[in-house]
Amino acid sequence: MSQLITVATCNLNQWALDFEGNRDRILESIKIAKQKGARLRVGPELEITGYGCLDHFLESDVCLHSWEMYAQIIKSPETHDILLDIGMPVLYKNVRYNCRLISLDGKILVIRPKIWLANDGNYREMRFFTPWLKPGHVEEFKLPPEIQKITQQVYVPFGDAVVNTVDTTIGAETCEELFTPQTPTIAMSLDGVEIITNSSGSHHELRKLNKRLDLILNATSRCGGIYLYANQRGCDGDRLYYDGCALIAVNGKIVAQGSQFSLNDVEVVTATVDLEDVRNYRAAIMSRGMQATLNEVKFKRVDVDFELAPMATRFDPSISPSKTHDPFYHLPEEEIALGPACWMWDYLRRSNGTGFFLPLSGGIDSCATAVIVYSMCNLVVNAALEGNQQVIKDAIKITRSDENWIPSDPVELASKLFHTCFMGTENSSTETRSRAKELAQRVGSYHVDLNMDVLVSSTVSLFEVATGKKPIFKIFGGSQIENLALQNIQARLRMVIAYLFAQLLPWVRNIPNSGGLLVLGSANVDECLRGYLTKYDCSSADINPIGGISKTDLKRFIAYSANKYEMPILTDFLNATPTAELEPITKEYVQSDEADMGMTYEELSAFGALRKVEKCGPYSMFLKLLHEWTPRLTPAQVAEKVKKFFFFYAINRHKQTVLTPSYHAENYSPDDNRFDLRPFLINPRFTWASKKIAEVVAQCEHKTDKELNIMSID
Ligand SMILES: Nc1ncnc2c1ncn2[C@@H]1O[C@H](COP(=O)(O)OP(=O)(O)OC[C@H]2O[C@@H]([n+]3cccc(C(=O)O)c3)[C@H](O)[C@@H]2O)[C@@H](O)[C@H]1O
Ligand SMILES: Nc1ncnc2c1ncn2[C@@H]1O[C@H](COP(=O)(O)OP(=O)(O)OP(=O)(O)O)[C@@H](O)[C@H]1O
Ligand SMILES: NC(=O)CC[C@H](N)C(=O)O
Repeated sequence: MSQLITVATCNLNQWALDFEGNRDRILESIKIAKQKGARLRVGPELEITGYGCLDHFLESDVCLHSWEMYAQIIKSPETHDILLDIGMPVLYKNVRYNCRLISLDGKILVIRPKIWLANDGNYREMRFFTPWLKPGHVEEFKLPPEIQKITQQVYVPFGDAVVNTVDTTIGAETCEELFTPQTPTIAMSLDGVEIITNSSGSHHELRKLNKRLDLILNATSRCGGIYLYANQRGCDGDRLYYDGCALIAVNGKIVAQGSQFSLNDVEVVTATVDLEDVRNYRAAIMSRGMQATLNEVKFKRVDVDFELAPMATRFDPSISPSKTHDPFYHLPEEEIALGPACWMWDYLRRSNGTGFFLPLSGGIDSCATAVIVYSMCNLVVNAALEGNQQVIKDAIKITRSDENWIPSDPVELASKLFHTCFMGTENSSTETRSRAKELAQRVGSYHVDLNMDVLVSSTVSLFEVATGKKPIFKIFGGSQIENLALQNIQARLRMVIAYLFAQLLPWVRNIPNSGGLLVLGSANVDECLRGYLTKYDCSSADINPIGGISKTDLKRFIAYSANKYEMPILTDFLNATPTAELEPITKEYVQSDEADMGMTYEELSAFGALRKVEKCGPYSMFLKLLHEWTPRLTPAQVAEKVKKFFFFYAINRHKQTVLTPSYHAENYSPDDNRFDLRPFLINPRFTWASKKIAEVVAQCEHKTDKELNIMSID
C-alpha cells in the first residue's frame, strides 16, 4: 500500500551576517512548509549565517550568534511538529565544522558535519572549516549551556549519522558532496536511507543548472530514493548570485522544481511522494540488492518517535502524489536578463542605494547593462503586482516615494532610480549619441547628454603648458604612446564625471533625503581578459553586472530583449560595429574594437575557455587550437594568434587587480579577486612555450631538425 508523505525544501534569500533577517526567513519557510502539510523541512547550507561570510566565519561571534538564532528558532512552538534540517557552523573540540542540525520539537537529533568541502573555483571552504574526514563515524557533542536549557539535552550525536523515524530513514548530504565521485548518497542509499536532503550554497553560472540537475537525477536514478535539494538564492554580499532552484526528485524524476531567479525572499517547494515507490524501485534491481547486501558502511541510526506518514494505515482520498515533470531550464539570454537583474536589486536595497548611474555610450555593453536595469524594473513591478510586500517596501525606500505608492510601470520605476549619461567628445559619432538617447527614452532613465571636449582639451593644454610638448593622434602623425595617452585621458575623465554626476544628480532632481547613485560599469568579460580597457576609466565603477558575460552572449541577450521588451532600437545596437570612439574619425579610418585588439570576440571566448576551463598554458592551447583551426588557418597563424593572446593577457593582467566587482556568470572569468587567482607580473613572451610552439609549427611545415636547429627539450 502506498505511504504518502509531504516534504518541503526551500530557496532562501539569506544575507551574510544578517542573523535576524536570516532567522526570520527560516521561520517563515517553516511556517509555510507546515501550512502546506509538510512533515520535513530542509533549508540551504549555512542558512543561519548566510553562506558567504568568508573570513567572518573565523570569528567566534559568528558561532555564538548562530546558536542564539538557532535557539530562538527551535524553541518557538510554531516550529514544532515538523522535522527540521537547518544549517550553521558549529565548533566541536575547538574545530569548526559546516553542519546540518536535524531537530524535532525543540530537541536536536543529530549534528551532521560536512565531509567533502567545496574548495575550488569560487569556493574556499577549507579556509574556514575542517572536513569531518570520518564517514560513518559518530561522537557525542556537548551542547552549549544555553542550548542545554532549551533542549533539555546535554549530549547529542555529532557525525555521519542518519535519522530513523517510525516509517523511514533520512540522511543529509551537503552541496559539494553531490558533486563528488563517491557521493554520500551512494553509501546511505545502499544502507537503506530513503530520503536524502541536500542543502546547498550554490551559485549561478550561465548554462550550469543542467550539471546540478543531471547529478541529482542521475544519483536518484541509480540509487533510487527521495532527494530534497535546498539552495540559497540572491546576492548575499559579494559577486555571486545563488540561484535557488530548490527541487524534489524521486527515483530519477523531478516532482517539484522551484524558481531559479526571483525577488521572493522565501520560496517553499513541497511535494507529496510515496515511500513505497522508493522501496519498489530499489527492490526490483537485483544488482543493487547485491551491492546493498555486501555494503559494509552501516550508519548509526538516531531513532525518533515521529511519523512522516501518520495517516498511512488509512486511505485518504484528499491526498494525492505530486506528478513528475521534465526539468525546466532558462535560455542563456533569459539567464542574463534575470540573474544580474535580481543581483542588482538585492545590491541596491541592501546598500541603501537611491538608484544607479550608467555612462551610456551607444555601444552594446552599456546598452546591455541598461537593459538589465530595465529587466530589474520589470521584475520589481511584477513582484509588486503579485503583492510582494517586501519588494514594495524596498521600492518605496529606494525611490523615496510616498508610502502608498506601488510600482506598476517599469518605465516609471526606471525614471525614479535609473540615470544615464552620454559623455560625448569630438570623436563621438551622431549615431552613438542618438542611439544612447533613444534607448534612454525607451527604458525611462533620467538621461543627460553632454559634451566634455572642453575638459579634455583643457587637460591636454595643462600638460602642454607644464611640459612644453603637445601629444597628437597617430593618424595626424603622432606616436603610439601619444595616441594612447590621448585616448586614455578621454576615457579616464569619463570616470571622474560619472562619479560627480552619480553623487549630485539626485540633489539636482530634488529627491528628498537621497544619497548618491551607484555607478555601473560595463566592461565585458572578453575585454577584461584581453585588457582592452583603460585602467581607472569608466570600467572602474561601483558594480558591474556584465563583467562576467561574453560579448557573444551579450549580443544574444540584446537580440532576445528586442523582442521580449519590444524595443526595436536594440537592433541598431546589434548592427553597429563595436568601437571605443576614442580616436578621430576620418574618411579612411574608424576605430574598431576587433581590429584594435587584433582578435575577434569569438576567438577571445575560445582562448578564455581554454585558458581557464581547460587549464591550458600557451603550448597546450596552441596544440588544441591546431587541431581545431587548421586547415582554415596555417599552423603559423594559429601560433601567432595564441602568442598574441597570451601577450596581451599577460601585459594587462595587472588590470584585473582593480576591476570593478562583477556579477560572476562565466566559467572563464578572469576575476582576480576570487575566481582566477594569478600573478599580475608575468613575462608576456612565454619564451620556453614559444620555442616549443615554433618547433611544432616547423614540424607541421615539414622542416628538418637541421633546418630548425632545434634545442633539446627532453
Ligand atoms: N605590470 C604592471 N603592473 C602594474 N601596472 C602596470 C603594469 N604594466 C603597466 N601598468 C600601468 O598600467 C597603466 C596603463 O594602462 P592603461 O592606462 O589602461 O592604458 P593602456 O592599457 O596602455 O591603454 C588602454 C587600452 O584600452 C583601450 N580601450 C579600448 C576601448 C575602450 C577603452 C576605454 O577606456 O573606453 C579603452 C585603448 O584603446 C588602449 O588600447 C600605466 O599606468 C602603466 O604604468
Ligand atoms: N561617449 C560615451 N558616453 C558615455 N559613456 C561612455 C562613452 N564612451 C564610453 N563610455 C563608457 O565607457 C565604457 C567603456 O567604453 P568602450 O568604448 O570600451 O565601450 P565598449 O566596451 O565598446 O562598450 P559599449 O559597447 O557600451 O560602447 C562604456 O561601456 C561606457 O560605459
Ligand atoms: N557550497 C558548495 O559546496 C558549492 C560547490 C558546488 N560545486 C557548486 O557549485 O554548487
